Amino acid sequence: MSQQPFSTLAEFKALLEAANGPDAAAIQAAQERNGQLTKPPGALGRLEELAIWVAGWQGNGRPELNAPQVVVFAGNHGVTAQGVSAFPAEVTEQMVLNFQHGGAAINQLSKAAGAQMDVHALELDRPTQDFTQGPAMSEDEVVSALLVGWNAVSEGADLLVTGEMGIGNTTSAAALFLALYGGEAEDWVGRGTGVDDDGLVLKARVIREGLAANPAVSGNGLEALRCLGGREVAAMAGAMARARVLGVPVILDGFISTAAAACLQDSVPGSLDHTVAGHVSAELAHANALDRLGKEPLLSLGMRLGEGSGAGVAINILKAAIACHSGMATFAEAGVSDG
Ligand SMILES: O=C(O)c1ccc[n+]([C@@H]2O[C@H](COP(=O)([O-])O)[C@@H](O)[C@H]2O)c1
Ligand SMILES: Cc1cc2nc[nH]c2cc1C
Repeated sequence: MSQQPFSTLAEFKALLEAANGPDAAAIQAAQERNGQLTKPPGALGRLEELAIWVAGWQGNGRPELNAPQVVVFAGNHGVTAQGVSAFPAEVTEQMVLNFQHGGAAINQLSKAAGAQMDVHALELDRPTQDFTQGPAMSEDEVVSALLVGWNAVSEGADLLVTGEMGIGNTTSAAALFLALYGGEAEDWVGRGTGVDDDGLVLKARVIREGLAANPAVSGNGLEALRCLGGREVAAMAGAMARARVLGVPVILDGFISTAAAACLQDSVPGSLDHTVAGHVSAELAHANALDRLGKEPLLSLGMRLGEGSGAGVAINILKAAIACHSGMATFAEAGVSDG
């Protein structure tokens, strides 16, 4: 028997469909505890709701956050041949070396948040196909990338951040949003690493051509992921799905991370219930994409780096929420009169 948990997109989808929801008893216990803590009701605002949400996914009414994991996936994109990025494709591999040597922003942010950080480079010497000419990946290729993500999640992790590095991937993400949510190509393109106004016009044309060359993608999340995504985008989706099956909460990062998530939600509604949006990126269409997913970002810092960086900062917010929820005294314990 094969050791692989899935070998087709249909099998992957079935695993996601079979995943359990949060633990109702843990949510109730956390709500009750929250009501007894030494503060006026609701005074910790969204931190209260975040701690209760983590309690549900961890199945623990007094949740802990001791082992956050950041996983960064890297992939190369055939569509860079169209001139859609301000940087050359070799930067993907160069940045992987930088991640491995500890020199990137996400290394510092992971360290600051006390998170384990892992990097997975996916066949950088074999970019995906240019999606203006046909599907970016075969089914075997997208399944291999989903498996890299699935297997990257540590069994001991109690929180997951999925990040990415891939020159050209804001064009891939914009194409995915156009396929899933429609509208005009111009609604979904942004400056990425810094293209000028002509670059924006080019990116819109390229994603229109991508949809024309891949007519089966509209409203089909996993087929869109195969035809318009990249290996790192699929790996993020695989890791998010694995976290869902393990009951590990996930912080979404920026534009590309959200595109990976949107493919899962489109394929299996409810499959992002274990995720929270870490931040809203300065990439123009990210706010709109989060709106579509009904996700209110925790932070808005003007960041547009990727790598998992916005979500990496947001780990500290979840830590704060859980420190209060699980560490505070109750009114009875502290001898404080309640209202
Ligand atoms: O996460 C974001 O919102 C984000 C916004 C703009 C750019 N990026 C990063 O920039 C790279 C893609 O930009 P581009 O211009 O090559 O498509 C890729 O490595 C992403 O991590 C990331
Ligand atoms: C230098 C550089 C670092 C990055 N990190 C994520 N995307 C990136 C794109 C560039 C160009």
